[in-house]
Amino acid sequence: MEEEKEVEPPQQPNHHNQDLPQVLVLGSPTCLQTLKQLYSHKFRFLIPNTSLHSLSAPLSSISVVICSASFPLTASVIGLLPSLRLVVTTSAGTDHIDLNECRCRGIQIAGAGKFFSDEVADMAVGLLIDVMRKVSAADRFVRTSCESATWSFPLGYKVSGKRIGIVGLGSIGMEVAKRLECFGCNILYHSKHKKSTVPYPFYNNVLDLAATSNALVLCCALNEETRHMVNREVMLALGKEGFIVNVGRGGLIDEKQLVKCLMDGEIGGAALDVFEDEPNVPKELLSMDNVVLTPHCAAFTTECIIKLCEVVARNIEAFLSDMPLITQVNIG
Ligand SMILES: O=CC(=O)O
Repeated sequence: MEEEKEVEPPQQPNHHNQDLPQVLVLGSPTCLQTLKQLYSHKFRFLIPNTSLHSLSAPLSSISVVICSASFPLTASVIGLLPSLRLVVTTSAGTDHIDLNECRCRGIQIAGAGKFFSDEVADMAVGLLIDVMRKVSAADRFVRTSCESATWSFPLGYKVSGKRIGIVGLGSIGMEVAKRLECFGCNILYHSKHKKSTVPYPFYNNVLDLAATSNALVLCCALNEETRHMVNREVMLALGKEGFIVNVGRGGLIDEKQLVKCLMDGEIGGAALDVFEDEPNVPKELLSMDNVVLTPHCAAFTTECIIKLCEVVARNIEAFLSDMPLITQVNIG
């Protein structure tokens, strides 16, 4: 993941850190360094070293938590925090949070909302081009064969004009569609509901979508309905010259079956930013040239980090002054 740039700290009033509202930080949000630089004059960030019990403040005093997508905010963690009232996740996805427990406890959740949609869509298109045109594989080839007498590199597949099945036509999926329309691609989609406002053909299941698409781009949230929605049958329907791009969550794909299909040449290739058991990646994938792997970094760019910190801080400030959150996640 990209190193964060040094940010000039703002002029800080001379607060006693102990007097500031406490904010517990769980996981290691990509924006943490910047958050501390920009907002340590407003909040007292509590960052556990190893266990939650290593904190300098009692757990019972904590009402606000910031967490990253990689931190499982389970019912048992939530149970350690009896005063918890607000969770701010630095991700758009909320599958790492026990939403039911939050609902029962009346804990509000704020997320990154649509904030990353451009970034993730850019990355999805980049990954699609990479896996179909073998960009990363070609890069590796040149680095190892630049002194060969001749170059002979296998052909990739054309992206322009292809039929692209988008799974999840929310704000990220729409941005992917917009970009790929400019490539002359035919956009098809599967979503929880058909959208009356879009011109693209709707498929009410992923299997039919896969059967008619050259590539699937997974942009949807992970939940009990979408877990393993891309199973072996879907991969076989996509076929030997079909590709999968996943910028959603690893659990959307049955990863074991994906490895098997790739090993048996049942699908053309896959470009994955997310995995079922991050940061573990099935080792079989590491040596495959028709697979592109990135470390769950699609959402983050140099440009978005400061803005993301602003969103986090504004949500906490809104909560502390009893105002509506600015990017509230509706959990019913
Ligand atoms: O994965 C990142 C996010 O959910 O924003």
